[in-house]
Amino acid sequence: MTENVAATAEEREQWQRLAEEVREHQFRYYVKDAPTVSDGEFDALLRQLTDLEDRRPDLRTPDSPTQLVGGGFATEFTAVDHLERMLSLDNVFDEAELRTWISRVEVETGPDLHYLCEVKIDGVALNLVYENGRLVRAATRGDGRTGEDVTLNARTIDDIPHTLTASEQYPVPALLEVRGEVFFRLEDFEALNASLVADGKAPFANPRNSAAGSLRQKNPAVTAKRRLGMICHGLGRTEGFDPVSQHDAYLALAVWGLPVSTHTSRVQGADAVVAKVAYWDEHRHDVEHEIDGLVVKVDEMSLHRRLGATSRAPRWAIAYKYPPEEATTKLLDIRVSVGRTGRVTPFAYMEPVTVAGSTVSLATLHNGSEVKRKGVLIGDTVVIRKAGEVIPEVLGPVVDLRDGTEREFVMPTHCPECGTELAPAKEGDADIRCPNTRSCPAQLRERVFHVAGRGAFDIEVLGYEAAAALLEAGVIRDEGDLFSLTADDLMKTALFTTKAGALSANGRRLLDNLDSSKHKPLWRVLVALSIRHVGPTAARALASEFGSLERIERASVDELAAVDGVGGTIAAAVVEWFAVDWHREIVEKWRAAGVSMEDERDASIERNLEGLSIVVTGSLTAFTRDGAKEAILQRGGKAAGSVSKKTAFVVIGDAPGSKADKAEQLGVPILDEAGFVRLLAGGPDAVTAAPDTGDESADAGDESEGAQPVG
Ligand SMILES: NC(=O)c1ccc[n+]([C@@H]2O[C@H](COP(=O)([O-])OP(=O)(O)OC[C@H]3O[C@@H](n4cnc5c(N)ncnc54)[C@H](O)[C@@H]3O)[C@@H](O)[C@H]2O)c1
Ligand SMILES: [Zn+2]
Repeated sequence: MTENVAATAEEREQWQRLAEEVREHQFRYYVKDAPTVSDGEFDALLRQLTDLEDRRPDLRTPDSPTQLVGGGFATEFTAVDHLERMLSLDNVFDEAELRTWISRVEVETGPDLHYLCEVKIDGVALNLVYENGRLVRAATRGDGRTGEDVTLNARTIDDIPHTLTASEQYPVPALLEVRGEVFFRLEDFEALNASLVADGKAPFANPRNSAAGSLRQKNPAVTAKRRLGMICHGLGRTEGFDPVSQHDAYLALAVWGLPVSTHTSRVQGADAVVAKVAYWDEHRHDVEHEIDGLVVKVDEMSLHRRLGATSRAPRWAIAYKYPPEEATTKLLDIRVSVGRTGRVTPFAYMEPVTVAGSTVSLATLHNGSEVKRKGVLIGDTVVIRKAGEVIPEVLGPVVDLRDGTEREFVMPTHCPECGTELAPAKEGDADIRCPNTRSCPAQLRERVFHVAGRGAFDIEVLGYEAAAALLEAGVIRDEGDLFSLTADDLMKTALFTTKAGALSANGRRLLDNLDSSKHKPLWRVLVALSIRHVGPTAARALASEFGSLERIERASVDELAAVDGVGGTIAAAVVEWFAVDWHREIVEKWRAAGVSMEDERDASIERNLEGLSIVVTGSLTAFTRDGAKEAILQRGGKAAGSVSKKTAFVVIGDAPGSKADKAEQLGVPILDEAGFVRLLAGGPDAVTAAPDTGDESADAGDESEGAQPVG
């Protein structure tokens, strides 16, 4: 079993094919800055090759891509030898592999060592040479021995000093060869692509390629215009500088004015390393640049020498790769959807692909000009990105895979659902809309569905499917008819009817929920009406100021706009909304069906917080988050989200965040829960005057009766 068996002719051929494919991708990636597959797909290919060689070691020749630093150089640049080789890194993909690597290291070194955990910057490697503190050369990695001279380009990067600054403790060395990563921020990448497309040039597929492509420009003036960043992460040859550890080296680099990462930590033992891997996996997007993994390095330089390197990577470092967030797939079509307020949004309809653990086949493209900015064509292979819970995004096209059959997306001129001619709501709007707001089937469906949404009446059984079924069966004409639905109506839809022809359990629940929704607070009614710009926050503000829908309807734009948290845009949208006949009909139908259109103001609640802005942070025991908010609003106060000088009080519960520190800094009065209860009951005087009277903690429960916490 363990004996080495020579590769068969077939395996040899398989190896040839794989190696060729890997080399081809490396060329496209390193030399042309235009890969045609995602890193995940490339890594999988390389893994296949490694696995094959593990099984058949006779295939593992010194010129195998598994044994070499991947890269090359373009003839446009002058080739330049590195003083010391630039290596790649070996990879691990899970905890078990990482622990195996650590044990192997410790067999060699003993347990008495430190590890540096560094974020792995997803960019392009650059080698800098400083002689007596002056930058004399910058080169790409190339094949590790020879790179491309990009000195003039590197000089245009702000992060790279032209001369080093000496200090007493760290005099500038005679020779310093230092390596790092040049990168592009995601938003800068998007702006760059937009400008490339506007100039009729091919966009980059992703941020890493845009960094490589921007660094490797024939004309340094072009590089100068790109906002490249750099972070140093390693040393080559040095003279007059002999640090004892990697982290000591970083200290010196920082003193000299070279950029180093602020995210590096020094730990001991496998468990601590594993914990760092988990931490950065979760905080991957808190870093200002893209990261594709964590690099774990032995800190002690003496151990670097002891551990040595293979032909392609040091033995004292390893890259833990996080699951790729990018994948390539085919853009089958670009279609448009019509939203609740008629907005027409193009979206990408793609061949399903797995990325960041989920299958993706749709991604929004926001609007017509966004499609143009990204430069994608229908039929393109595209790079998509899905980061955590964020909705998937199309990054850009793989231009090199075009075969001429791709076609440009044309924004439709008419609504795909009702055929009405589309138009921007106002001149100059980026979005176009279907003006058939009353009866466009798409808008109707979305509006009915929205009535049941979390921020509105929160009716779980009234989902998208149910909304469509009720409209299709004709038992509601629009959302106005919802609250007068009967059992007979529901039984006209298959969805709410049992096989035996009776009302289904869900049907009964729907009637129940609709009935109890008739007594929900006014702000939910406001949200449910689908007034543009009126979400839960604005709705709460309006409801607490005016108390009834009637008063809101009668209010002028100025009166509405004067409400804290409302403003001109929302005020105008509210007035416009009520000016439409069929909108008022909806209100009338709801009113007739018994939907409550005003908040009962409890006369026992005094409006003793009028005009005061109060921030609650951390969790309270007697109030939910919403409950505390409601209690403040009922008293005329404002429940603010962030602390400023205008904040009247900050209430601090369990596990408060940074808002507590902010309050202290600004000298804003701080209350605990008992203090909050007193504030609600007696207004600001109750907490500012004689704060220590009585046995407040024991009485807190009684006093809070007046507070009427909601929820
Ligand atoms: N899509 C494609 O067609 C294609 C082709 C070739 C390679 N690739 C991708 O390129 C990568 C392989 O390239 P590689 O050989 O440069 O290896 P690598 O990117 O996996 O790791 C080595 C490199 O990491 C960089 N690095 C970033 N942060 C670092 C830090 N803190 N410390 C040390 N080094 C750090 C260094 O530049 C170093 O050279 C893989 O992700 C692979 O998927 C993709
Ligand atoms: Zn329409």
